Order: sequence, then structure tokens, then C-alpha cells
Amino acid sequence: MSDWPDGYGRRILDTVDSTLNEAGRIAPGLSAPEWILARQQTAARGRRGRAWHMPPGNLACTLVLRLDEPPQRIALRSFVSALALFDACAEVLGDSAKLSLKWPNDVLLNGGKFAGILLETLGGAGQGGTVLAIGIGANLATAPEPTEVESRALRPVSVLGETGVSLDPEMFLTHLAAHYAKRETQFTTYGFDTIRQAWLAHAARLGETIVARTGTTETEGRFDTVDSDGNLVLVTSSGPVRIPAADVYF
Ligand SMILES: O=C(O)CCCC[C@@H]1SC[C@@H]2NC(=O)N[C@@H]21
Repeated sequence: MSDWPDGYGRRILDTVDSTLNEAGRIAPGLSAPEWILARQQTAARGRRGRAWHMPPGNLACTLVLRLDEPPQRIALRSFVSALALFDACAEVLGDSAKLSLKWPNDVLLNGGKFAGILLETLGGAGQGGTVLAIGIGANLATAPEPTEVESRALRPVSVLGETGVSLDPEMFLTHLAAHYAKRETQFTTYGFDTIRQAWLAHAARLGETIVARTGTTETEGRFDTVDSDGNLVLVTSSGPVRIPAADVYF
């Protein structure tokens, strides 16, 4: 699956501050979904305001699309995009890689974090609907040092480091865009449950005890499922708890 999907545009930039910022700049004139890839980002950001390590050779891209849907449904693109990223990796790496998904949208390779996704909705977008930017970063060539990430975070890994396979970001984007288009069609045609089931089939630590931490609370429990709204469901000593947003630690 490597043909560029119909209906999706693409722009390739040498250097940009952040492909998410670029999404904001093009949003007012956006008439069709557009992938933005940058060979280098000077101010890449990750979840919860963290900086994102972005050496050349890694994948840095953002899909920007206009959606006329309620916010809760728009947010489910977190799972659509994570699954598409998983699919693209599985396709190009084959059986040489042990891939899994960490709630809500990290992709793991051999148990280490190799890719992350950051969703942002953009204001001032001109025409009707909401503009969603899905920022995707994947360590194709280089991973940050463990000292560059939070002490409790998973070991950062790269595709090259774990498998010896060298992947070109532009080539990889073609696979990712094709898989995203397929999963997006699946989502809009059959609803979230098919995405949810596929995501769960690859979930890391399902059935095991994990910890979900927000800015103020920490919840430990058995990872039971992801519900029909995308919430993480943990079974704690005081019963099931549904968590809409958190960082997860194993
Ligand atoms: O913290 C995470 O796990 C999410 C990281 C998302 C990084 C990507 S790289 C492309 C896009 N541009 C950014 O500035 N961030 C996202």
C-alpha cells in the first residue's frame, strides 16, 4: 500500500518551526485534508507542553483536516491516527518488529517509545467546521537519550537502532498517508467500534496493572479496556474508573 491516497494534499518543507504551527497557518484556506512533512523542525512540541526531540532523519508531519463533527468525535482521531501509524510500521518492518500501542496514541517498538502523536484543534479557521491538526513524530533514525525524557517515561527507541532498517521519512509518509486514508474511511463508514477493536488488538499491557497520571491525580488499576468514547478504563480497588486524559506509566 504505497500510492498516495486520493483527496489528500501534501507539502514537504525543509525547515519549519513546527508542522503543527504550519497547520495553523494554512488552516484558513484549507479546502481538503493536507499532510505537511518537515525535514527539520526548530521548535517541535510534544504532549503536555514538552519539547519534542527532532533530529533530521526522523519523521515529523502533521495532517490537517476540516471536520464538521462534535469535539468528542473529532478527538477519536487520536486512535485512528495511532492505528494508521501502527499499520504503516507493520507494513514496512514486517515481522522483524514487535509493535504495540500505548493509550492514548503512542506507538511502541520492542517495548520502547518510538512515536508519539499530538492532536490540536485550531481556531480562526475561516470556513465552517473545526480544523484538526494531527502532529506525528516518529524516531526513524535517532532516539533521544533516556536522560532527555521524563524519568518514568518508557525507553525511547528508533527504528534504525532496534531493527537496523533505514527508512526515508518521505517514503514512510506515503505509507502512513495511505493507511490513514483507509482507517479514516473505516471510521466514517463503520464508526468507532471497528477502530477501537483493532486498537485493542495491539494494546500494550491490556489486563495488566498500569498507572494513569494527570497533573493532579494518579490512578493505579488493571487496564480493562478503552470504552466507546476513547476513555481508558482501569479497574481499581474501588471499582472501574474511566479516564479521559492522562499520561500512562507501566
Ligand atoms: O509527546 C508526544 O508523544 C507527541 C509528539 C508529537 C511530535 C510531532 S513532530 C510533528 C508535529 N510537530 C510538532 O511540533 N509536534 C508534532
